[in-house]
Amino acid sequence: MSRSIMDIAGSVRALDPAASAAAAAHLDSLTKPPGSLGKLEALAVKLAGITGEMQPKFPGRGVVVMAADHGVCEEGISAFPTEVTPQMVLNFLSGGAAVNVLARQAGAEVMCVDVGVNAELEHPDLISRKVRFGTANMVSGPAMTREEAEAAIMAGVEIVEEAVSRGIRCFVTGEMGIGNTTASAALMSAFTGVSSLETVGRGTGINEERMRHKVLVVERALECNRPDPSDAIDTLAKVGGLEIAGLTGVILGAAANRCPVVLDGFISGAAALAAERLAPESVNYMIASHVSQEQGHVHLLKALGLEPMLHLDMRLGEGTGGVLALHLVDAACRIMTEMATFESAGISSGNDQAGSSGESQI
Ligand SMILES: Cc1cc2ncn([C@H]3O[C@H](COP(=O)(O)O)[C@@H](O)[C@H]3O)c2cc1C
Ligand SMILES: O=C(O)c1cccnc1
Repeated sequence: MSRSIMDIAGSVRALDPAASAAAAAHLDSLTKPPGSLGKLEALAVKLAGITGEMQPKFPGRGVVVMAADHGVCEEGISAFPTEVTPQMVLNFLSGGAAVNVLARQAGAEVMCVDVGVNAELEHPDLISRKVRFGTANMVSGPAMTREEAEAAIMAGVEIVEEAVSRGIRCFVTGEMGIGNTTASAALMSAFTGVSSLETVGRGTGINEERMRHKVLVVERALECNRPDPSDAIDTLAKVGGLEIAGLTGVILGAAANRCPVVLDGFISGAAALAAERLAPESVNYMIASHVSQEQGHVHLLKALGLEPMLHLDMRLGEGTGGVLALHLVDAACRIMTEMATFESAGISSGNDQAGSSGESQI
């Protein structure tokens, strides 16, 4: 591990217990039965612990869409061809992708990053941090070198640091990379020991036969590379992807800067597993937006100990579920600042205190 990634990981602190306790006490003083806002209350408490402020606000928010290609696509594991990755990057840049629409609605800036697309891309709004032109095919060797994985992680950290300097204090993870549900399944199997039968899903919509093939491809990649799960960078380099490593950096960078990071779907979850290995405390800064239809996602979130907020049967990626959950972040913040207390509204409080803000987990 390079010194700088170790520094970033080491700088992730525990949540602020005083701010969390103050938020929980405030929630219990508001005009509602204690705990009755469920996960919104857990979210408000978490946001307070993350920021150290009982009533945080996030006027600046950004979704970092990391894009890269995957050599393993040679094995025929996606329903779509690899040229869709650069084509979609241009779609993000012209504002026409699903994530652009949902980000506009949520007031979030889309930061589109080329960390490893297998094409020359130029656009004034593209953040160019290309480490290499796509990964190598992981069934016959490592997807990338350790140095390349480190460079991708650092790109994510630095993009967050630059955004924080512009006032963005809430991040969403997004990605684009044809073939990346295969790399994510391999990472999840490597980190958790869960069989590829359970971590492989339909991705862009492959049929049963191709699913069976995809399971074998993941098994071959793990067999050939034997990643060391106690070494997250080794694992990312051998069976991961450049955009996934980039998102690991985004998560670490957000946590190190005491900013919440809203996780999108399965691919973001694979990046989160790597971040958790590098900095166990970083998981406290993560908010699981939704549970994707990709079959491994629900187990992945369990492995992280996170409860998703939304169940919308989505399976797109890009950060779409993440930006949708920003509306819930805003809701939690407004509850904390705008609701009346029993005292201020002159409402009688109950005497049976069975509930509390600690009832729900997120
Ligand atoms: C047009 C289009 C837009 C997308 N936006 C996100 N993905 C999603 O699908 C890809 C992963 O699925 P697989 O591993 O099966 O290739 C990723 O790019 C992911 O972000 C898309 C996929 C397509 C086709
Ligand atoms: O969960 C996701 O993020 C996902 C699932 C399928 C395809 N692309 C993304």
